[in-house]
Amino acid sequence: MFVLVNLKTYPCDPVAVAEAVRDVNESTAARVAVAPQAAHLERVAETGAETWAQHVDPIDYGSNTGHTLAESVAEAGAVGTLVNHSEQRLKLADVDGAVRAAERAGLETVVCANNPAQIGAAAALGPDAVAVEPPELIGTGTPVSQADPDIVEDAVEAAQAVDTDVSVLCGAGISTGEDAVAAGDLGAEGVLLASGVAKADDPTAALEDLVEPL
Ligand SMILES: O=C(CO)COP(=O)(O)O
Repeated sequence: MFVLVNLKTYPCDPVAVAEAVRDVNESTAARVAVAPQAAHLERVAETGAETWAQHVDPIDYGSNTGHTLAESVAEAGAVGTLVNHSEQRLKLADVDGAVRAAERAGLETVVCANNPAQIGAAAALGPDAVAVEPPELIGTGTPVSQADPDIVEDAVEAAQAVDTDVSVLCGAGISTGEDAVAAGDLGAEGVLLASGVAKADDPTAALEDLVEPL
């Protein structure tokens, strides 16, 4: 199972969390990665943790002030990127452009979506994975895999109807190993989570608990 820890703009120490991600990754069969803010990518990647960007823009080299170029993210050490997170929503054409930019830079892609219908649209754009995250559960500590299992199963069905190669992650409120196991039982191949680790007093302990049954 893929466990991707999104640090958003939480006031945690990104290097300390990355070191925990790196160490826990070595002790589990799960694949554990971390997505820090763009400004922290290089320092995080230097820890040896698998590092993802939270966003790239649908642009190429050139006159794009304030944008995030996929090649720069890759050069900083990221191996993948989220696209269209619920907190960084894009128009469909820009989701497509961002996935193409990420591919151009050799980045793996996870396109986020709010519901199964959007998951179908996201899967049609050919990312490596899609992630269903109901916005109303994000940051609540109420796990999507237990509070709204139908949305996960329907997302898996919607993605597979479009492209059987696209894997499906789920996220929102995931913080324990039990939540992650429940996600796997519903057909998800991974989980996307943030506050359960980024806001934990002891991120290493939180991560160890999360991967323990995986
Ligand atoms: O948005 C999320 C991950 O990208 C989920 O956030 P929480 O794990 O804090 O609910």
